[in-house]
Amino acid sequence: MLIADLHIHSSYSRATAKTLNPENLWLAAQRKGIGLLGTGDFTHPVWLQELEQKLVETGDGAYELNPESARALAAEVPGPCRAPVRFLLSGEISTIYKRHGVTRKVHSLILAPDFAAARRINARLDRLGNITSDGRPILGLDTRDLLELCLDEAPEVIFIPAHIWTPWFSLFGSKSGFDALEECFDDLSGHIHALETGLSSDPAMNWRLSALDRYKLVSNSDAHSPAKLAREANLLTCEPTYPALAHALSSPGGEGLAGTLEFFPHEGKYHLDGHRKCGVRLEPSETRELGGLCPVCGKPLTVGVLSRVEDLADRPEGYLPPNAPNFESIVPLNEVVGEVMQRGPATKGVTQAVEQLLAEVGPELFILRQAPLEELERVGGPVLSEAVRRMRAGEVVLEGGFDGEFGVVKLFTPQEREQLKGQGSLWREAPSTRRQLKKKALTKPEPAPPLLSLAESTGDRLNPEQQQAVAHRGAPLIVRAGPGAGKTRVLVARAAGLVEEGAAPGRVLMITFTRKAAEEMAGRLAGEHPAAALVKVSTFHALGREILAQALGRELVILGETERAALIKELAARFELRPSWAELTLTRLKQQVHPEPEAEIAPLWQAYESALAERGALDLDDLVRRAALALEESADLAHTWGARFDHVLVDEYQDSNQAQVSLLKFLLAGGASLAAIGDPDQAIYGFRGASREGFLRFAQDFPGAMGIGLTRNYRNGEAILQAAQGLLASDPDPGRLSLSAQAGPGVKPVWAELTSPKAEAAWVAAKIVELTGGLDSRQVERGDAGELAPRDIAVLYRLHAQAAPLAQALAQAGIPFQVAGQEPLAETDPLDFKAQRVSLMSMHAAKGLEFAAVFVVGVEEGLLPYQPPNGEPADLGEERRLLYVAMTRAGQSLFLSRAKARSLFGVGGPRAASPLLGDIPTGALRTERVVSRRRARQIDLFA
Ligand SMILES: Nc1ncnc2c1ncn2[C@@H]1O[C@H](COP(=O)(O)OP(=O)(O)OP(=O)(O)O)[C@@H](O)[C@H]1O
Repeated sequence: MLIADLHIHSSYSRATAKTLNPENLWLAAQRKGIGLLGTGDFTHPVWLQELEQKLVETGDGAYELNPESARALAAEVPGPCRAPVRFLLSGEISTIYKRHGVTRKVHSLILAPDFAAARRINARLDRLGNITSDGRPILGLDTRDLLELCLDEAPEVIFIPAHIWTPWFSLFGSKSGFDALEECFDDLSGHIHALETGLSSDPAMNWRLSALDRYKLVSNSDAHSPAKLAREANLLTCEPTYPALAHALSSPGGEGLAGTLEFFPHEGKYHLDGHRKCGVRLEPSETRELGGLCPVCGKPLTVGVLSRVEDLADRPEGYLPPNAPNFESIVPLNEVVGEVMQRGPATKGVTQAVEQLLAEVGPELFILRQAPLEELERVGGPVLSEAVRRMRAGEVVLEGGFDGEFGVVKLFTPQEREQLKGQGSLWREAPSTRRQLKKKALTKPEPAPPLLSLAESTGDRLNPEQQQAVAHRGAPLIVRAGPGAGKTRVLVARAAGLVEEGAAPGRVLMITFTRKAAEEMAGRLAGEHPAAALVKVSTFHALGREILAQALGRELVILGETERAALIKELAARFELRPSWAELTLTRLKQQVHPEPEAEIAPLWQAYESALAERGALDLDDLVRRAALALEESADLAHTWGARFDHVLVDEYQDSNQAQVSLLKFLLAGGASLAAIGDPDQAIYGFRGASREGFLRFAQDFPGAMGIGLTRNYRNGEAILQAAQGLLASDPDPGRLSLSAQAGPGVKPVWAELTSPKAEAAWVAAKIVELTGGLDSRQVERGDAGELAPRDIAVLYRLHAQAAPLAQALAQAGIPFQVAGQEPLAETDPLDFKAQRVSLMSMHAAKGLEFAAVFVVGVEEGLLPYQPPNGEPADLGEERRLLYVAMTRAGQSLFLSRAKARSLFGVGGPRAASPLLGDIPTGALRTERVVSRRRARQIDLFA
């Protein structure tokens, strides 16, 4: 019989022993009696490299320690334990993502057929996330997509949902799991053959679900130190090779996998239900009676494995399937000996006694399972042999674990311990002091008031003003809408409504501000009405390009951004002008159809335009204005485009500039209807020639216009909206709408001051971990209550230069994230667009987006408003609006922060808070006092 432990970790995983290297694993495996051991952590590139150096292939997907090392270490293995050890490449991946509106955290155990396959899988994973900061990486990928990736790279991959019942990080867990395997793996469910039952459940519990009948149940240690290896394991009758294991785990007949070695499930940390902080431990029936709420604090209980199994089970307790594989419940040897000796399992006396047993009897699992009792009595005395007998017979006293607290398994009752005292050779006095668990009175607490769910309040309805904007026909329409007022919803409904009324979808034009917004809008339209999918969605740029290409009768050559910058730099040097100023001024000029360069820039303008003409090229800023020029110059062209559409809809109208408005007028010349929507308080593209005055001039540009205001905000909690509105108060506008928050009072935005950008980044990372409710079991056991997925969170900054320390801190914390607007280092992965990560982006890029939680960092003098190193300070009004945009991206939680000192563009030193902060009413923010880590440690020491 071959004992296999397939799920372990290396020293490259968090919170694991430093001693987890191949040599020590080889030694520990023999002491335990393991013949086939997963390496753990193959996704970690450095660990994989170490494995490649130290292991040699045995030719069948299995590896062994290189013979020289094995020879050198052989003497360290107790004689009767010496036996061959094979390794298979294994790893565990944590995926955290939103599915069906719920944040899922699922761990998967993956076995790769060989090093080449492991490297291929790693190369893909490396493009999608961070695999270097943790041996068990956390990825913002759907578990189904992770499986697809593995199958792509290694069709023979063994993919096993890990410890399927743990509440937080598993397929069926009570906190974030699914009710059926198919909900998680969809079309790929057929590739799952085995499930890992985890410490808190044993096969008997799993047999109660007929849905699991077709899966092989495996058990592994998930060890974080060599001593914990094989605390659970598999009994194999097959050869120690990869293909043999793959067959054993997938063959319907059951050959190859004879059974498993198990913890008494009560000993697992999540067997029963309860609240560790409140000292409450409950059986499933008690939890049900309490409605799932803690009788002490009234908050939801941590529902453990037994409850969850009962919820999903369709068979009674004790059900035995035909041909049920065997399983044996064991207690680790040091715990058995510890109880016999009445000492802690890690004490010196116990360790020595265990050593003696290994040296005289054999490996641990042999001692526990098979060694003749007389032999154990000879070496360890009668109490030891009686202890082992009882364990084998299942005659144990159990106290179930709950809410992260290990349970207790005892082999003797307290009275017996008294009687036995002094009888055995390994018997010592020193009664253990197990913590007594209180079971609090079962009084029913007041139920918590139901939370307002956004989904409930939403529906598919439009409010009366929205309806009006959708239904209006005739005169040009301008809709002024506050943040979160449903602009997208209105535009989509309007376009769909027009199509339903009979408008030809191809003759309806929707203009969005960015390409990304266009893609999103197109998707929403398709969802609204099948024919609405044919509505033309475009940006002004793309439209300009199309018109120009038609005018010129050829495809356009567009100067790339880098080439453009280089050209301007060269010319700026020639005319002794500052390149950044020249770039901006050229851009600004090109937002008009007929620019009039001032004397200072005129020579450079001329030179730049000739250089473009020489290359037969245009720059991006040319697209709209040149299109408008072409339409001015050709009556035919103007006629064609004037008759091209019947209805035009424009989003983000506050950011359109003069050239775009001219273009728009040409498109309407044939009598098309116009509906524009926007928010002048969110005008943030002044540097591109847009102005909120442009918005307010709509009625002059399009005579006879009709205006509608949308004042109900569905995104921000009232506290967030108030703080944001307060910010605008110092920039009065008689036309400003007063907004009302529909999402309820919400919580106040947080304000925090940190010593440095690094400290600020660390604070952000720690908060993100809290918001997600913890990314590993230590964090969830600390009690972080958040339920957000990474994709619900954004970190916004004024300058891309601020991204580096944030990226570093998030990477270190193992948080999946992406930096928007950054060139990807590696080529992008096909799954890239599906990956779900925390977004790091500029405040400008966040326009139009929404997130449950938003961090606005660097709210400092010099950054907001931005003061370029040697240039003009940015416009105060516009910077205020930018902060307003950033703050109103947040639905539930908003965090504003700054560093007290920061070095930017080589200039360091202390910095004050942003003057804009003074515009936010006092009391609208909740200041968080952040204790530095060193100081926190000091406090800890004295606590
Ligand atoms: N009538 C409505 N009832 C309920 N929810 C709504 C309604 N209209 C819009 N919403 C929701 O409000 C949120 C904000 O909508 P949307 O993103 O379209 O706002 P917006 O006006 O474009 O905001 P911003 O200008 O800040 O980008 C979305 O989650 C949307 O689904």
